[in-house]
Amino acid sequence: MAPVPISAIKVGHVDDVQELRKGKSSHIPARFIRDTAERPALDKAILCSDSIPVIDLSKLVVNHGIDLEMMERIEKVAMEFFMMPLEEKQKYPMNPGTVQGYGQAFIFSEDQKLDWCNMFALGVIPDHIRNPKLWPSKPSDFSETVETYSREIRKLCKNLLKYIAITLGLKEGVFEEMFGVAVQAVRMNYYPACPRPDLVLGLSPHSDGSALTVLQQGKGSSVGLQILKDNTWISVQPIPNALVINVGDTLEVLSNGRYKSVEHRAVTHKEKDRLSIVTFYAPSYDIELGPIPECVDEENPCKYRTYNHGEYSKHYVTNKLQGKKRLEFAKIMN
Ligand SMILES: O=C(O)CCC(=O)C(=O)O
Ligand SMILES: [Fe+2]
Repeated sequence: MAPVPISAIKVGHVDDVQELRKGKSSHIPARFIRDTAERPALDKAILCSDSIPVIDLSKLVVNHGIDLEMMERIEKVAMEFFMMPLEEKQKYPMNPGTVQGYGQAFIFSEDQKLDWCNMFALGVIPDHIRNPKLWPSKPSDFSETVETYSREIRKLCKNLLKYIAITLGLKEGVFEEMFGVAVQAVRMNYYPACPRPDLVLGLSPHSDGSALTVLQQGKGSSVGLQILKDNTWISVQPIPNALVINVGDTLEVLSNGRYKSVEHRAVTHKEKDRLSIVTFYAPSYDIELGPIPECVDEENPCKYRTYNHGEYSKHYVTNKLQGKKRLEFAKIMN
């Protein structure tokens, strides 16, 4: 059967969660209420900082560049963006398959449950993925701050990938050489407080399509990010001034499963709003990728096929968030 063209998909009515929050009503529209099995069971979630390794980057990476002032600045401009009336050009729910803009992404049907989240997503590097029309002029230092922050996060990702290459027994520059002009995008997720956090999800379970994801949470942020470990959702306790770094599907494939992309989701809070600023770092769209030969041997047979990264990215953004299901695109099924 031919695939349904994206433009023909009807997403139905999408309430703006910030508007719902402003209304102060305790009523949650039905499209946000998860089926029982998908509800976050907040009383059962384990808050465990022990199971998440903490790395002092100043010891690992010389001149990593991210300083506290920079982190506070990006948080401030992102927060201001969500608090300010949006410019007319930005006011639309993202269409299916759209990865940039303001609203909810990843909606592909009228009956799909919605996330309690407003996103603002921008392509940053390379130039051809930028849509300057979407870059807001308010707050006035928005663009400059995103540029500076992105430059620093890029250095950090490059450095981390060097260390990861070494742990895999590869030459440190292998990823940088392979990635070409790496794609970098930033997404700001704003989760307004929700009167019934037990019924909704801030962001549906998923793994990221990137090689690496770098997440910053607002200062004094409540718990929101949860990772799935041994079939249990674990809340990631925010650590002041720390970035959360996770492996995406691309690194899982390249390392033939030695690094694993983590399944994660976000939950909401009854009283507190939460902001996360997320950078996705991935290879150029035109590269062909598959497990690096050194990561494949008799004991670790090849688990993923070779494919074009642009095609995977397209597959990623044209399917709903559903755990690690999208990685099946690359898996060699026995
Ligand atoms: O807000 C969070 O903690 C999670 C965000 C996330 O997973 C994403 O944007 O891909
Ligand atoms: Fe994510």
